[in-house]
Amino acid sequence: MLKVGLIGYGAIGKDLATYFDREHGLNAKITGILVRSPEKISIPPNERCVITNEEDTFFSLGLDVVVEAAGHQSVQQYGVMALAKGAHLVIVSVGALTDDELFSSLKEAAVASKKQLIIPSAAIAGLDRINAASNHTLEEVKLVSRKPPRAWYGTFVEEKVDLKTIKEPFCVFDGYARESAKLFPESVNVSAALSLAGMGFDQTKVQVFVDPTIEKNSHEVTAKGHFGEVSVKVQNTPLLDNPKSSYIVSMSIVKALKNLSAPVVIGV
Ligand SMILES: NC(=O)C1=CN([C@@H]2O[C@H](COP(=O)(O)OP(=O)(O)OC[C@H]3O[C@@H](n4cnc5c(N)ncnc54)[C@H](OP(=O)(O)O)[C@@H]3O)[C@@H](O)[C@H]2O)C=CC1
Ligand SMILES: O=C([O-])CC(=O)C(=O)O
Repeated sequence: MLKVGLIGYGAIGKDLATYFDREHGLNAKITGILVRSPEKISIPPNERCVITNEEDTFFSLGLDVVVEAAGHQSVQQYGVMALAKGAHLVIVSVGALTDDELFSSLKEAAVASKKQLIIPSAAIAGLDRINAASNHTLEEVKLVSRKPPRAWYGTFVEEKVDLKTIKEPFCVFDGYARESAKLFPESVNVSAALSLAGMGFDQTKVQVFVDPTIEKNSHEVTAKGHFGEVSVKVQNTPLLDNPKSSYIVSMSIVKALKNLSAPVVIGV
């Protein structure tokens, strides 16, 4: 059975924990959780789970896999350590990898420990195809992300538009992924994942909209190249606990965890 350590136990972490039962066929248990404020966790995922804010305690648990769902800073703080301690590292705060130095350190740590840095599709679709297509020439990869106004509270977008009265879709960003992933650390990690799959942070085009006409978080990917063309749009149901994030993220992490030990792996 895989010993899984979670960094972060917010909207995604708690949703992910609901998949660790027999019914979902995940041969794994949550052995430890690392957060800044353990006292905020009133209901642990299981009675033996260690909940701590001390990295030494967390990384002494003999973890097979560390799953990060805590934000860019936590990838900086703990990413290399997780790999160096001999665990696979699954991250969703992918925008942290726009820091080239950090990304290099993570790759070096993965090579040294013979473990993997795993980036699930999470809230986006089409990464399998675009990543396969990157084995030959890609001409263009583009993302258009849209979220309803309630997803933008607590971000710099509040200074750009009145989220209470907005009536029409409003473009808050038009540029390339390196900047979008940094500008929206909690909301547009998908642009970083798409970049890594395809043309990189500096050539992946991104537009971001506040859209009062939608209820779901939408991400539309288009790409063309030697392989042909692809166009895929997802409409993610937002998590009740955090409308910036979506239910599909934890389902995608579950898939990544199952792939680690599955005899058959589909759609990578
Ligand atoms: N790739 C993708 O498609 C997606 C990626 N994401 C990423 O996932 C992250 C988490 O999302 P979500 O669960 O909704 O966020 P929440 O804000 O609901 O939860 C964040 C959790 O992380 C903990 N945390 C924050 N900072 C640290 C830290 N430095 N060290 C340890 N724990 C920390 C918090 O607890 P405490 O305050 O006690 O530390 C909390 O438990 C987002 O910030 C975003 O980067 C989200 C959606 C999609
Ligand atoms: O959940 C989503 O729709 C996407 C998201 O927050 C992110 O990319 O960080």
